Amino acid sequence: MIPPASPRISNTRSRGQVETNRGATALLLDSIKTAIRTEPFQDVYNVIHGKELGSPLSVSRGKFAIVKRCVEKSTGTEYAAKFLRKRRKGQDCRVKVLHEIAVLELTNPSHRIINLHQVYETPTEMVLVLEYAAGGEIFNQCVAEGDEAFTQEEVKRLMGQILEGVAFLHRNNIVHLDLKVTCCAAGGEIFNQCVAEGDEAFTQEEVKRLMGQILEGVAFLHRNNIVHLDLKLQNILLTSGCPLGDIKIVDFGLSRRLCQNQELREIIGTPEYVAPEILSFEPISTATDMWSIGVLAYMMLTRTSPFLGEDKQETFLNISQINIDYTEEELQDLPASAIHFIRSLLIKEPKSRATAEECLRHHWLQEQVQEKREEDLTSEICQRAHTKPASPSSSSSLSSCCSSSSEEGPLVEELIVVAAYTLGQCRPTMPDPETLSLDVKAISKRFRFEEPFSSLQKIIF
Ligand SMILES: Nc1ncnc2c1ncn2[C@@H]1O[C@H](COP(=O)(O)OP(=O)(O)OP(=O)(O)O)[C@@H](O)[C@H]1O
Repeated sequence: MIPPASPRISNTRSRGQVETNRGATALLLDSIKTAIRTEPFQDVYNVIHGKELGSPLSVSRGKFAIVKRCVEKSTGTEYAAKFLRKRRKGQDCRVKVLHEIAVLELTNPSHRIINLHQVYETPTEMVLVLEYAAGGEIFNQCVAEGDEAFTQEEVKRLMGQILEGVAFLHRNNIVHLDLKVTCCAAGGEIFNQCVAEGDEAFTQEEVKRLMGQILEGVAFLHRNNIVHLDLKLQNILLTSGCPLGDIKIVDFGLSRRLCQNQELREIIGTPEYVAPEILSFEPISTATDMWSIGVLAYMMLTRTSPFLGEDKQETFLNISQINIDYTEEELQDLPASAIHFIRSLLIKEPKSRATAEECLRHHWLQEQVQEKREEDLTSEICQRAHTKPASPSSSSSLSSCCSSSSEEGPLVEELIVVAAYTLGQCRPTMPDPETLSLDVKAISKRFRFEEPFSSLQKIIF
């Protein structure tokens, strides 16, 4: 995946050092209607203390914003409070927060975009009180077990208990001979946590439904000349996790307004998702978001990151050279229409990329109804024959939120590999080391999501 260094990239570097940031003119500030309250936030809301909202796998949290769950005292309604620092790196950034508020006001009519409830201000912070998306980030479904994986302390405690049991067997001259995660925990505790990844992965039907909703939100933004510029798994939330809810797009901190007759060039985004024109400091357009939609679709379908390299430099090279291999193993099980959808977005030339509206009409998303009918028919036939439905998507759909530990087949392989990764103690029972290393690589690849970068200096190679 490492292409040779290209002159295009060195051009980017030299051009990038000349700070030509016209972003300020693209901020939306004119018409903030929301009252900015100054009474103490805690008088009106109970902040739920403990872990802040957001994926524990992301390293980017806690810099300028913290998001916490809170409850409005008068109504008992839950909200997400985003606490944003006004001063960042010695600069007054209040205006950036006002921009975020203005965008949220503008997007209020779209039910695919998170709703702004109230705004508070203290001498140091601004607090955006947002509709609470209880299902968390779709990131969690795509990279999975972060939250659910054991801490080292938990591994030690559980391993101690396992050893107590095994020692008891051995004292009684019994060898188990088939110790694996499914056998270790009473009540399936270990099993459930280790396979969380498998169970929580989206089915293709779910990806299609959620992608349709993401596109509705993005189309709304684009119709209003707003580009999000940080579309990523962590910024697509779900109203509920089980049953799988609807999507809400969040985080308009990097969003910009596109002005007619004025070019917007900036170096912003999150490395794995940025479009080639960002790296080459060429004009930003709605097509810049569409590139990120292509990356999102790839990730949601395969749970791997298409351009991720060993470091940022390699990631940027992969992007600028569109270094993507459509013969990759993880793409082989996808329908041709899904690949076509991704291909219509991961195109270097922004003008050639499909728009949000075109994507909404793409045959991959349209197929849904027909496929669903076929699935229903299959399961009806299976039911009539008193057998388990054979359709892979219908069975995985069932497993997506409520599966038990009784499943068999390919899941076991996944389980063993995940266990080997998580616990570092288990040994896989299947003999093929080549398959194993491939899978482990795929999993570790999924963990490496990087922080956003907001200034030019950070991408200088
Ligand atoms: N309305 C919400 N409901 C539930 N969780 C939320 C909500 N808003 C934000 N979060 C959680 O907090 C995280 C951080 O929020 P947001 O992206 O708006 O802040 P940020 O500081 O700009 O983050 P980043 O630096 O990752 O871009 C989100 O990825 C999400 O997990």
